[in-house]
Amino acid sequence: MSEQNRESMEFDVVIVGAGPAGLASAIRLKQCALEAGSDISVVVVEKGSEAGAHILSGAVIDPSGLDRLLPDWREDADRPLTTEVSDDRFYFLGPAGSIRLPNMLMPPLMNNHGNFIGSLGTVVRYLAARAEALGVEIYPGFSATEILYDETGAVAGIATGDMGIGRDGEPKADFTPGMELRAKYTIFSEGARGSLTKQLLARFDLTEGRSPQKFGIGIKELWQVKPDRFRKGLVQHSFGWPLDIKTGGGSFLYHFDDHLVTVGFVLHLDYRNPTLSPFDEFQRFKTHPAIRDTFEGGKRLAYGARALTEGGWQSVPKLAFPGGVLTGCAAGFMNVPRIKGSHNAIHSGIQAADAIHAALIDGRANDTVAGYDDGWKNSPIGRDLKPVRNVKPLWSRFGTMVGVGLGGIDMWLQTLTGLSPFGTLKHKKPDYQSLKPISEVTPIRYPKPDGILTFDRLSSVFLSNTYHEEDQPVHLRLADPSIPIAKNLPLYGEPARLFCPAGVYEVVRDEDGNNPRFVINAQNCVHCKTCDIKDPAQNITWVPPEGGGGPNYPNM
Ligand SMILES: Cc1cc2nc3c(=O)[nH]c(=O)nc-3n(C[C@H](O)[C@H](O)[C@H](O)COP(=O)(O)OP(=O)(O)OC[C@H]3O[C@@H](n4cnc5c(N)ncnc54)[C@H](O)[C@@H]3O)c2cc1C
Ligand code: SF4
Repeated sequence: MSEQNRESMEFDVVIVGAGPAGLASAIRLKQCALEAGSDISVVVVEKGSEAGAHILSGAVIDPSGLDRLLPDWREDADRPLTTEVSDDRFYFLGPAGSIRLPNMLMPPLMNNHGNFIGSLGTVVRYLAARAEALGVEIYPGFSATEILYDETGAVAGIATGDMGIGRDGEPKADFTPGMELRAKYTIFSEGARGSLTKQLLARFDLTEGRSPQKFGIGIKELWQVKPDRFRKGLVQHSFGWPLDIKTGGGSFLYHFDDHLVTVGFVLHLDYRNPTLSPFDEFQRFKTHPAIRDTFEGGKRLAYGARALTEGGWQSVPKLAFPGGVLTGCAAGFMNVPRIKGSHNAIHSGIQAADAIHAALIDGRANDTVAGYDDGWKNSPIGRDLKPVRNVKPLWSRFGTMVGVGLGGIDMWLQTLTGLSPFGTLKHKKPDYQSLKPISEVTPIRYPKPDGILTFDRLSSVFLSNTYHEEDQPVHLRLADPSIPIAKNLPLYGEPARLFCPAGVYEVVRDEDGNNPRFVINAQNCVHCKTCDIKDPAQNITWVPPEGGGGPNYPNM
């Protein structure tokens, strides 16, 4: 469709993504306008079918962001978080046993008391309702697919994707063109590995002088467990088995609300063995003797996966550029050892909104809001991320046993003295460069799922309620369609088959085992973004499919 045929609308601020970061900005802008007696038009576009549909997190939530944004939330009858952490445990798992680390060994910043266990999807739905009550317009079911630039090269808004294009690229009978949402300022709050954010990082060279961003994949299930297995308020983390000591990652298990248990596994995407499958490591983790009892007689309710940023302090890009800013996990504000980012997402949403409101009051538009960019290091976000900045590099350099120990000592030293003997360690290389050729590794074999405690990918994706209109262009774009079979298969065994947690990628062959072909089952995609990050040839680009497609998580 030609750009001239698109409808265009003007706003003061357009926000891409109704996650905690985007909604915090929307709420804060309206609060600022109310205080100043002005009016600001704010619109949020969200690719999920509703706010919260694509949100997947742990979640143990540090309430500092919510307290700052909505000081009254704890008194609200509809408050989205009700289970306070009452017991906080950390384990090292071996193949047959476990060792509990004494809480007194843990640096104070790792303490979870005062935090809440819940669903970030539920928090986001609550924030969306509060935003709408303040007059924010939220457009769910609309993917932002294109960045609009003005004649000076500044960001001038976004365009939503066309609807009703067939797989062959031709308009169908129900074709509806996308819309241009033009703005004085555009806030990009797409979460980890945002598709438009990726373009902005390159166009404005926002990562210059920073360490490469690091990522993990988090895979999660929600279970309802038997009353005698339920310990409301229990938070349990582990590292070690089933991963070897050179592969980074760990588990989380949270008991909350009405006999609900969240169980999940985060695997650092700098793993080396191309035969590793994050999905199967997670399934295997649940069979550990210290873990499996929790789920006996229970029912698995939901499944999903999402990438998270792990680069932290030294990977945060430049946040502001002409006409726009990055917030939340699009900016990489995740605290990896705490496995928490939602509080910083809200803090950054607030700080971006304050800077943009000041610019609007000054009558400015489409310029660089510098206050936000300079401010984060001396804000709650910087104070949260700085003391943990060496944990991930130490883990990557020294492996689980030594790296986790050194990371703990470093966090203690920084708590007590504010200094680190390591200074600020850099991340060495992007995650897609870490795979070894398949000829140099011992292939990992995984047990078959039992369908009771452990499952296969397809029955799992079913529980994510994922739906995509099938007759649309494939949203996993291959720059060179020959690479999966010609290069990735002989060199790595085509690792996309294994790192995708939704069974999107397959290598199929004729009955005699010859003629391998790469198949993309795009309709299964849960929008985790792992393929865009980990493909060793950087040949796969995730682009937003038709708005409203993807998972429909009720409370993840
Ligand atoms: C497995 C896992 C466990 C975690 N555990 C915790 C925890 O216990 N505690 C904690 O605090 N944090 C945790 N986190 C991190 C936390 O979830 C993130 O820090 C937080 O979600 C970041 O918020 P955000 O608003 O930046 O991005 P997101 O929450 O990712 O939200 C982004 C939103 O933007 C939408 N979007 C993206 N691109 C587009 C587009 N182009 N057009 C339209 N819409 C778009 C998405 O659909 C989504 O709704 C965890 C993360 C994972 C993956
Ligand atoms: S296709 Fe890519 S983004 Fe979609 S679920 Fe698989 S790895 Fe995640």
